[in-house]
Amino acid sequence: MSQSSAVIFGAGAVGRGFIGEIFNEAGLEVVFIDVDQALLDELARDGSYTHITVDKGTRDSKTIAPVKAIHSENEQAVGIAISHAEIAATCVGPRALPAVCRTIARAVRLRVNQGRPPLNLLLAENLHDAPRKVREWLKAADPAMTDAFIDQHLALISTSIGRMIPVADQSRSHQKITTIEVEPYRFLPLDVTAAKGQLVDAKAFVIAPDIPFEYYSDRKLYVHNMGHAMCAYLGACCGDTYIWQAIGRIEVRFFVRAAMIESATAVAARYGQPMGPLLDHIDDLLHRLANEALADTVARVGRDPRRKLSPEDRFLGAVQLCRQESIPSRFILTGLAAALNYMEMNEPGSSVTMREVFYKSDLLSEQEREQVFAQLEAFQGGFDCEQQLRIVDQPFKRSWVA
Ligand SMILES: NC(=O)C1=CN([C@@H]2O[C@H](COP(=O)(O)OP(=O)(O)OC[C@H]3O[C@@H](n4cnc5c(N)ncnc54)[C@H](O)[C@@H]3O)[C@@H](O)[C@H]2O)C=CC1
Ligand SMILES: O=P(O)(O)OC[C@H]1O[C@](O)(CO)[C@@H](O)[C@@H]1O
Repeated sequence: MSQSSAVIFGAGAVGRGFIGEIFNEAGLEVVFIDVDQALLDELARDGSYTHITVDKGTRDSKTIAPVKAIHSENEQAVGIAISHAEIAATCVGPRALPAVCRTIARAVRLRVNQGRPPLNLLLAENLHDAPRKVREWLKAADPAMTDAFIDQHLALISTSIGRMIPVADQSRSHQKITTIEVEPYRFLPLDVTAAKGQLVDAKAFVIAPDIPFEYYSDRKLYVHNMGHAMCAYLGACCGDTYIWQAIGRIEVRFFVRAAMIESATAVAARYGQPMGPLLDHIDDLLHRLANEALADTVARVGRDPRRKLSPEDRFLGAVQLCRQESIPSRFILTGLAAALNYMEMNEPGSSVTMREVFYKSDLLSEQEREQVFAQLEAFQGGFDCEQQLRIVDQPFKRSWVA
């Protein structure tokens, strides 16, 4: 009997570095669908790739096999692969996802014509509300993809990808292009309530049907992503290139940890979860950020500060959640000020527009605005921890402080 298989759209960092490993461990043949011909050729030629877990002083290498590779435009081959798959996943990035939905729509129709059971499709993307968006793109791609058809034949499953897999730097270019280096963290929370039929049994899956999945997605965005970005912005202010350098500074670590705790307290309150596991998660994250072997850069983690400062993203979203749960967010606001400072460092004058946004909107209260602008001014001279702390410590009168 031939081996059961799994299909992965996107053979990039998350595809090879995380989801491919998870499916391989579950005993499945991994079929990658991608558009990068050079990558596909090498995967197809070898029928495998090298997966290296890097940590301080250790490199744990293994071969992921068997592996197949198909070009996204090879409609027939994609259809056959999807028809046979036990499970599938997307990890292509939000920009490529609408195009991938067209491919998925055609392939799923073929699967249905062959009388196969519903397909569990993991959405391994950094994309808020991914199942709803994917559903809309599927419907737009193919008139046969009605809500009823999707409900019957497809399970669109949210995941929260915590593993960090930075793009390999040029100094490692002697490696094959299929080789991937990852950090040891290996948990994949997923929204099991959306699954249909028997879900593949994989060690890395975190299945907690009693905890709303939003707990994990909020933890990712407001604790992990917020703290990560703050670390990048404070590091940039200190002239650091790498995240491990930034988090290695005691003053950066102190501020990042404090901001993560504010977010975590709000997440715990929102979902009625205990703080203990969240504090452990934070300390584990801080340890992971110090992983020098990953060579993750301040520039990668801090990229696109304007997007990161949008109302529902990691900073303002966290501030809003804190407000809703009556939790202070003074350290998160320090991260926000550091983000504005980063914008200003790279694009002088750009923080002025953001100031106007804050004045015209109710995204920040008057006191919050005062704190942020005072901190932004203080950042002009570099990251002076004591000065920043003095601003954070200003008497801060909130409605719930008696
Ligand atoms: N790299 C990381 O540390 C993390 C990434 N993520 C998220 O995971 C998702 C994937 O990110 P990465 O793997 O880092 O990106 P990546 O750029 O390394 O990989 C994306 C892959 O998708 C392929 N692709 C593009 N268009 C396609 C199409 N039409 N059909 C098939 N394949 C196509 C690309 O050729 C590429 O190989 C994104 O949503 C990202 O935000 C989430 C957490 C961690
Ligand atoms: O990909 P973005 O939104 O620019 O932010 C970088 C974030 O992405 C990740 O690489 C993956 O979630 C995080 O490690 C990091 O916080």
